[in-house]
Amino acid sequence: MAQVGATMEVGSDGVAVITVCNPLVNALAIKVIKELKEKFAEAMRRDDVKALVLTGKGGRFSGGFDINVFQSVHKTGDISLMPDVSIDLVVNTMEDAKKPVVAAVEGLALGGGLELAMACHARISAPKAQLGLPELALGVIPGFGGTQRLPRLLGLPKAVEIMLLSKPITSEEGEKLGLIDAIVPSKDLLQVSRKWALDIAERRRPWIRSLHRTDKLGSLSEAREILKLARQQAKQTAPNMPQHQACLDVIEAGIVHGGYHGVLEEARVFKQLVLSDTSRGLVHVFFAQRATSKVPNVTDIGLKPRPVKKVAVIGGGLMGSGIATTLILSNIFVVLKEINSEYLLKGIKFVEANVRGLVTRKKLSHDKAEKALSMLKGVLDYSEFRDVDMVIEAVIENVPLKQKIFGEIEKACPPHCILATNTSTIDLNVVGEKTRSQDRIVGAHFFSPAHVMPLLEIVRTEKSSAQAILDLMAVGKTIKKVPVVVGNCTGFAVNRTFFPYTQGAQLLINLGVDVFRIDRVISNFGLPMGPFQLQDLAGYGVALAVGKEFAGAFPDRTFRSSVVELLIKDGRNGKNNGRGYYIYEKGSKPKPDPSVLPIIEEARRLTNIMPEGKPISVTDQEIVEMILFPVVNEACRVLDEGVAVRASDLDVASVLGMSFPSYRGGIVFWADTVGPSHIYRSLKKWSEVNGSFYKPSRFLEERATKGMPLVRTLYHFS
Ligand SMILES: C[C@H](O)CC(=O)SCCNC(=O)CCNC(=O)[C@H](O)C(C)(C)COP(=O)(O)OP(=O)(O)OC[C@H]1O[C@@H](n2cnc3c(N)ncnc32)[C@H](O)[C@@H]1OP(=O)(O)O
Repeated sequence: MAQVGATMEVGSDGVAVITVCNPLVNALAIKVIKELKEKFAEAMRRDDVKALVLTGKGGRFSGGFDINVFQSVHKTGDISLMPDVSIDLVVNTMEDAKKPVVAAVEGLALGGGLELAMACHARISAPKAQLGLPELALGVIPGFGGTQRLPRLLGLPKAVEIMLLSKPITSEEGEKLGLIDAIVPSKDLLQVSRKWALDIAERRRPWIRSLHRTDKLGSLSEAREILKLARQQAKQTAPNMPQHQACLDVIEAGIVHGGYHGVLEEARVFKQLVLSDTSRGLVHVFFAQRATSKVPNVTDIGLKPRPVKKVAVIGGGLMGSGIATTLILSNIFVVLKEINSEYLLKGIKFVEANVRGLVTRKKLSHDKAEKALSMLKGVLDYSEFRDVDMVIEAVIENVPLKQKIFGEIEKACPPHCILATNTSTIDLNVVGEKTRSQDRIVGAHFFSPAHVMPLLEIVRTEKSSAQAILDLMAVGKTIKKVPVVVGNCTGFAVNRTFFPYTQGAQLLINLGVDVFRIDRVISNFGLPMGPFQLQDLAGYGVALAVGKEFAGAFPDRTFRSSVVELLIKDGRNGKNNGRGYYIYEKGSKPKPDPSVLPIIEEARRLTNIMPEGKPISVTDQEIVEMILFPVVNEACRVLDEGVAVRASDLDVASVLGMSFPSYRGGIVFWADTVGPSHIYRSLKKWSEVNGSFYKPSRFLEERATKGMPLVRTLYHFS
């Protein structure tokens, strides 16, 4: 185990090189910070030290303050666990030191890491280092002076953008903007930095304290205008989170009253935000996401992923073409198979449109787009399948069709080839029933649009081999998805957990609640759109097919409503044909369609569940609860049956697959915030009036009655 802390070496040139050591990313743990203070104090005392260089071990400067400390604060509520860094170490010991300090940056300098670098008197970087202040993504603001020094080093507009979007820049951009003084090859980094530090000590280069600079701040009125605009944007993009507005307020305080005042104000606000629910939720998601890469009996048994270079995708519809897009963008050769040339051409056009769309949105260069498209080949038969490493079937949700395809690919592909299905609902044992390849049949469930949504739900059956799962996890990482491994059942973890989401919303409209109010309330809660707009987007064909699977698997808790059939009868197919609950016109936002209301009235007449024929009266909070508590209830069943490895996997899956607000920590974490016993009592009350759709699960009842949380449970596949 490598040593965690800080080391110092003094060279014969009189330069002390202080190195942060904490694998894997040199996080600034409490011990590291303590040792940094000691080393700096020693270097300042020693007569043989003329100048200092600060760097990180193993090619990475620092990934920032140790996020584990936030978690300890969240668990204990003890804010005194946060060390005093921004004044004691950063201002007094480093920036105001009597000897110059140069940061030698490599790999990454994020959060507190970049903040230490900005307190140095110059920054030299290796090429392609990532520089950023991503603290807002953890529900806090930069806390080691970053809100003050970044605007002073590279101007307000860019600094605000970097902080508000939590998006890093490269060292090359940093050099252009003035954050980095020079870029040098990695091998020369230390040598150039030492020389630079001595040059400052001997006054051959300027000795610059970032906090004292004002030249890039512009006038007060200009600054206020930029901050006003940023506040308006943050209101739109981060409506339920406090840290964005707080960050802008702290920046302004420093501009109005001076950098040192800004640092003090930053420290005060930072401490408040660490304790916020938003920070608790986001920090939970950070660690939960990293935990997904540890899968019992897969990643801990000494297996190595096999290379996957060529993949066949069957079906060029919306999902198949999205999957093909995401693979070719990561340099994986794809054969896209369709049943006739008309469909094949359509599929290829979809892929081209996906790739060119990224170029238009400036997310991909023209050259990279052409390179990606050259990795795609359309086919109409299985001859190209003889040397593929993986097949991903993405045809319509039709059991006999999938069974036929798996029978065929079992024969057409080499024995090592992984046979994956993108089904969102159908039991994998049913899909592979007619084959003898159960050990290599897995689920690769992408979320639409597959080239955009970050989640890859990997489904394993009792027979899937650990090697096949590991290979698919590796492919998931290569294509920049977050793979979450789950067990096999109807709907798997994500769609199964969320099937009561649409159903709960349908039940509410049948009880007389306004459809557009439901969507508004759910959007205000933090989902990007409400359940009805989501249904418009997914299309009603999917809703019916998936609804049928769930009704078959879980008849006791399926709410049957004829709304979707009535919408189809009325010629509506959601966004696909521009008419659903909303009207869709090119270039404008979806508009609620009042002409859908008589259709809903008709459905209400048919279900006839309004008490005494009158609409129920509910608050906005009750709407949220009546839709999301059944989701929590199903999540409990998923956990109880061991479909998810750990509760926090469901949190990650809900955030990345269903866009559940990350600042609420994911569905299970949120449920624990609300309280399992409140959820249990509410479901019990509603089930007495409205039937078994709301019936609390055994797991929830047990947790609620024992006063236990739902999260923090590690499960193993049976
Ligand atoms: C006061 C200050 O202003 C406050 C702060 O500095 S808050 C921290 C700001 N920094 C960040 O938000 C960066 C967070 N980290 C990341 O984004 C990514 O880990 C990274 C880009 C640095 C590296 O990504 P990648 O190479 O894919 O590795 P990744 O798997 O994410 O991380 C490797 C390990 O380091 C850990 N780690 C990464 N950053 C960490 C941090 N700042 N603190 C503690 N642990 C950290 C991860 O949890 C993971 O641990 P594990 O192996 O036990 O699961």
